[in-house]
Amino acid sequence: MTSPGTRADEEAEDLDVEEALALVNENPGPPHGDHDHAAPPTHAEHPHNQGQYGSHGYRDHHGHQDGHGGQDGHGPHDRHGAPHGPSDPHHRATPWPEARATAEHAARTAARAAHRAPVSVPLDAALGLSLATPLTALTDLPSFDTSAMDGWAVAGPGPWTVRDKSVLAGHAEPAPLTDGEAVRIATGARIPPGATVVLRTEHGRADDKGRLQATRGVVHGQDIRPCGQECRSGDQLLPVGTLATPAVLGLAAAAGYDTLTTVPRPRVDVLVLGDELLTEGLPHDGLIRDVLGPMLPPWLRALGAEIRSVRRIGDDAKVLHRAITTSVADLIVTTGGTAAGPVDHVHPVLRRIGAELLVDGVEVRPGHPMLLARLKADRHLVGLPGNPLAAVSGLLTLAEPLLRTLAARPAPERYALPLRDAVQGHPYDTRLVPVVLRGDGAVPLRYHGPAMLRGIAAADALAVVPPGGARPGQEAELLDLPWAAGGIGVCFT
Ligand SMILES: Nc1nc2c(c(=O)[nH]1)N[C@H]1C(S)=C(S)[C@@H](COP(=O)(O)OP(=O)(O)OC[C@H]3O[C@@H](n4cnc5c(N)ncnc54)[C@H](O)[C@@H]3O)O[C@H]1N2
Ligand code: MOO
Repeated sequence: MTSPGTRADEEAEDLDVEEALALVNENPGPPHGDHDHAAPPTHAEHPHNQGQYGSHGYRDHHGHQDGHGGQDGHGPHDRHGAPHGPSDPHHRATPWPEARATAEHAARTAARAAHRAPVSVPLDAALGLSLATPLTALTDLPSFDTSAMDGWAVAGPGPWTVRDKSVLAGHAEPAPLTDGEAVRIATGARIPPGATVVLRTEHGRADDKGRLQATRGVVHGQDIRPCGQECRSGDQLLPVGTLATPAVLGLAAAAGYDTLTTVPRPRVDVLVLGDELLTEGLPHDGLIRDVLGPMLPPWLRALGAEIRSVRRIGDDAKVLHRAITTSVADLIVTTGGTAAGPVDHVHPVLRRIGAELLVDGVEVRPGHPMLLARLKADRHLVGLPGNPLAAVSGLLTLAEPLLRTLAARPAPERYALPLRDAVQGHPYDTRLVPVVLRGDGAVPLRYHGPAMLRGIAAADALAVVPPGGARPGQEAELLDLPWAAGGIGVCFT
């Protein structure tokens, strides 16, 4: 999470950021008429709190009442007004926590089936990979008694006669000292045999006979880092599964490593569906910019993936079929085409190739048509809905646990913070709502409609809002975004 202390530039940023935050209660809706999920009513206005369903009832992304009002009699087995898959309008979507667990479990099974061997990579290529073997010290650290300060290495009690030659870092073993002798020494240099103390430059002066005197008391061993203070050769420094952060790379170098043995990144092919997508310029004639092509690859990489390819393949079932059946990636991520429209080809193609749908719709808003399919024992497909924030929801619900597990990354520590404002809930589904972290709380953002990225682009995390919503001050679980401090931002390389 982002702590207030990490935002040194916060004050300078404040105006712009606050503007972008577009906090949830300040404005009833976005300016351009798309009111999908935006500006939910406050807690007091929440239908559940009123004991009746008023004009603020939850609307789905099409602006339809979604049936939670009780007026349509939708029971738990038929609670989404629209079908998730074209084949079975009454099948049950998977609860959100279960969907994440299913993705993690699928990856564990796939990892066992795939037997991908660990890879040895140079340190500068290891950032973001998980250690496949423990990091064991190949040397003592420090590997010799070292001066911690610039000053004099002295032997025995003063005053001391100072030798002419200095001892510098990076040089061979210096000549031994005998009691009453001193030699100039640099930080990081080897301590001469016989030296008992390092006297800092600022704590010594020459007396009238030209001898070195201490200007304050000295303690035996002071400012000497003894060999092996940090570790002994053979000590385990880090366990298997540690994420190679910049600090880990530094420690590995200190401990004598040139390469690290790591779990290979799971390989991902991205297939962007949709005939309406432009790759440059302004929207025109019903065509819009492809936002998932630019957004997903770096995000997936931050989640541990190696992106093998990104293809825009339009709404063509044949091309989709071929792209899926010829891929050798561990994971295919498709975008769009998950719902029930005439050109939503993902379900029909998966059916045709006999894929096993592990998750077919999730009880989460946005993103409920997301899916997870097993193509082969060690190959999966995550179908992200085309609406951009719905795609993010699918990314964090299905792709994140899957990739994390395949990449053998540790699960992020779960945490919750109080929400500063009320968040209207869906009656049955979990909601994922972009928030910024401020002080000890999370501030929900506006512009969180399924087709909008304005909220998430200003966010630090997604708050997991349980069915029924959250009161101001109520704690909500937070899913960090990879670029938030404390996340896995180290992997944007
Ligand atoms: N009859 C039903 N219609 C819809 C349902 C449903 O259950 N029944 N679910 C709705 C929900 S919720 C979502 S989310 C979307 C999911 O749609 P698809 O995954 O089939 O995606 P598309 O129809 O291809 O696109 C939806 C929307 O997103 C835009 N889009 C797609 N790809 C991109 C991209 N790469 N960059 C920017 N925008 C993209 C696309 O133009 C559409 O506007 O379905 C609802 N409908
Ligand atoms: O509500 Mo959808 O699941 O537009 O994202």
